[in-house]
Order: sequence, then structure tokens, then C-alpha cells
Amino acid sequence: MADQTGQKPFDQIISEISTALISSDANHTLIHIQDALATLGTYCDTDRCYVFEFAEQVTEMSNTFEWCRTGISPHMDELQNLTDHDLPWFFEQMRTHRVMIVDDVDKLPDEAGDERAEFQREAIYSVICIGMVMGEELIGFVGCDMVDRRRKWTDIDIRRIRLVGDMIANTLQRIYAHEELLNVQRRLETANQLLQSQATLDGLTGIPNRRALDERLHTELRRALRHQRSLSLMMLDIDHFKSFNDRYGHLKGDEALKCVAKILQQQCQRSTEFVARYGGEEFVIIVADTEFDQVVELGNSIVEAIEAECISHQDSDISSHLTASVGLHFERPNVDERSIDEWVQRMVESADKALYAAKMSGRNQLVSSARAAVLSTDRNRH
Ligand SMILES: Nc1nc2c(ncn2[C@@H]2O[C@H](COP(=O)(O)OP(=O)(O)OP(=O)(O)O)[C@@H](O)[C@H]2O)c(=O)[nH]1
Repeated sequence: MADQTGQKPFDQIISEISTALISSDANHTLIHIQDALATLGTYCDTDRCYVFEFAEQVTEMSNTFEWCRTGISPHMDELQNLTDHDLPWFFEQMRTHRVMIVDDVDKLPDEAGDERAEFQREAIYSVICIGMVMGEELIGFVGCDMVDRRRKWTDIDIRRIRLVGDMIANTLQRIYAHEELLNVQRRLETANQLLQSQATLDGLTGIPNRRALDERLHTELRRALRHQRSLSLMMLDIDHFKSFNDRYGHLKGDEALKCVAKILQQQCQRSTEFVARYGGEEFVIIVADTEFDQVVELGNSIVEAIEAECISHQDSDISSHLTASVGLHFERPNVDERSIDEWVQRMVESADKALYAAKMSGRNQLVSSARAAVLSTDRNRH
């Protein structure tokens, strides 16, 4: 209800601002805090109203909101990061009593010399600061200044300032909680991304692992079936890697695996090509939508590039350098009653058989599944 001058009562306006604050977003929240200070300043007939927030366990403070009557100079910009070395008496008052009420700045005690000088610099005659408390913690204060005139602060002034202080403290608590929530959310997203990449990348070589391969193979098969395009799978296995490890040690073995992974990535840079570590000393290359001859060419150039890297392997009976064998399965999948899993299984088994044939027929070479079938028939014949 409005009074005789047509003004709404102070408590009613503050209650309206408080209601608006509860449902407002971050930007409007700041405007509503500013409105609350303006209402406080106007109703209490002060010259300046402001909020300071404490930091570093109430040893530092900054002016974060300020309202000034027309003609009164603002000081917010210069009142940042003030410490208890700058204003020791003031900090002590706030920490101990959580209020500071000064009717006459000239009558401040001797130990408040720094404070008196600061208030006089700002032409403040009377000042009042009421602490804002969150739980048990002093988080800041709401203050009012009288400029160029003295004033005896009344109980009504104190009640009004405290009311606005409580409302702002609750609002700041909500803002802090929201910011903290956003921070936690950001940290969770980063952790999730890391977990995701750790779950799909091989720890030693940094290339996709078997899990990633599985996903990609299913995706590529679906695409190949949909568009009636070819799909190839190459399984690569380092030759005599056990004897390499035995002669040069496991660490050198790890280095060799990293080197092979790097060669594979260099050789397979098209978007239709995908390289993964299958496990142990085995790697897999998926090649989508590429003709058989080109896939064979790519496979052969991988075999050559690995030997050309000249990683010494004195215990190999094929070459004095590390070599690898490749089994290739080329497929033009047709839509039939087979499930994707069955298609995947067929391709992997077939490439694996071809790899076995490559090993059996001398290593350091590529064998395709078609030739592997011929080789196995030959073997049966002998
Ligand atoms: N250094 C190292 N060695 C590995 C790793 N994973 C598997 N190996 C080794 O790879 C070797 C594979 O040996 P085998 O499966 O007997 O095959 P191979 O000696 O390569 O013989 P062929 O495949 O027939 O040419 C084993 O000695 C494994 O310990 C690894 O991450 N690091």
C-alpha cells in the first residue's frame, strides 16, 4: 500500500525486488541488486550505498556494487582488492562485530587513523557498514555514506540496511552456487572427453584401439551395404616379433610398435582409410569404397615401408630388418539375411586366414583372401 506521499513502503519495494530476484537470470540479477541499493539509498536518504565482497578469509575486499545520489562521485573503480594492511582497524571491526557504525568520522579512535584518512579523502562524514553473512561465513557488507554532512544512524536505518544485505547475500549465494555448478559441469565435460578418448585410443601407440575399430567396422559395413560399395579389411602382424623382443628387449619392442603405428598412419591418410591396433603386435586397416587393385597397392606399400624403416632384426630369417605380413579381405557386401555382426565376423576371419597364409608362404608380404584359398588348396594337395 502507498503512503500519503504516494510512495510504496520500503519493505514492500524490497519484497518486490526480492521476488523478481528469485526468478531472474544472471544478467537481471545484477540489475535487481542495483535496484535494491537505489531503493535503500533513496529511502534512507543517504548519499552512497554499496556492496563490498570479502576474499582470502576476510583479509581482502572489493567494491562490487555502488549506487550514488545525483552529484555524488562514485569510488567503486578505485576500491578494489583492499587488504587488511590498508585498513586494519576496519577489517578488525568487521571480523569481530560484523558491523561498523560511525556517526562522525572525525571522532574515530586514534587506532583508526588509516580509516579516518580514507573516509576524509572521499569526503565522508558518517558511514555505516553491516556485514552480509552466508551460513556462518562473513562474505561482505552493505554500506552507506553521508557526504559533506553528519548523521546519527537510527535503528530503522540499521534494520533496512540489514534487510537489503540479507537479500543480496542470498542472491550472491545463488550466483556462486550456479557458477560452481557450471565449473563442476565444465570439469566433468573435460573429464568425460578424456575418458572417451582413453576408451577409444590405444595407450601405447596413440592410434584407435580395438573398441574404436569395432565401432568403425560396423559403421563402414552399414554404409557399404546401403550404398553397395566395396569394403576391405587388412590384418597386419609383425614378423617374428617374439624373437625381436627376446633379442632387443620389451622397450625396444614397444618403440617398434609405435613406429609401425606411425608408418600406418602416414600411409593411410584418406578419409576412407582407418588404422587401429588390434592387440599385441597386430594392426588392422579398414579401406572403404576402394577398388581391389588399389587396396592391394596400399597394402604392398605398407609392407615395403615397414621394411624400408630399417629397424634392425638380426634374428629374423626373412630380412635383417623388421618386417610385417598382411592378410587382406576384399568384400562387396550384399544385403542378405546376414546381420552386421555376422558380416564383421566373416571379414575378420577371412582376413585372419589370409594373414596366416601370408605367414605360411614366407612372411613380409600381402596375401588376399582369394589367394589364401588357393594357397590352402595347394597345401591340401601336397
Ligand atoms: N614389446 C611388446 N611386445 C608385445 C606387445 N604385445 C605383444 N607383444 C609380443 O609380441 C610377440 C608375439 O609373438 P608371437 O605371437 O609368437 O608371434 P611372432 O613371434 O611375431 O611370430 P609370427 O607372428 O609367426 O611371425 C610376443 O612375444 C608378445 O609378448 C607389446 O605391447 N609390446
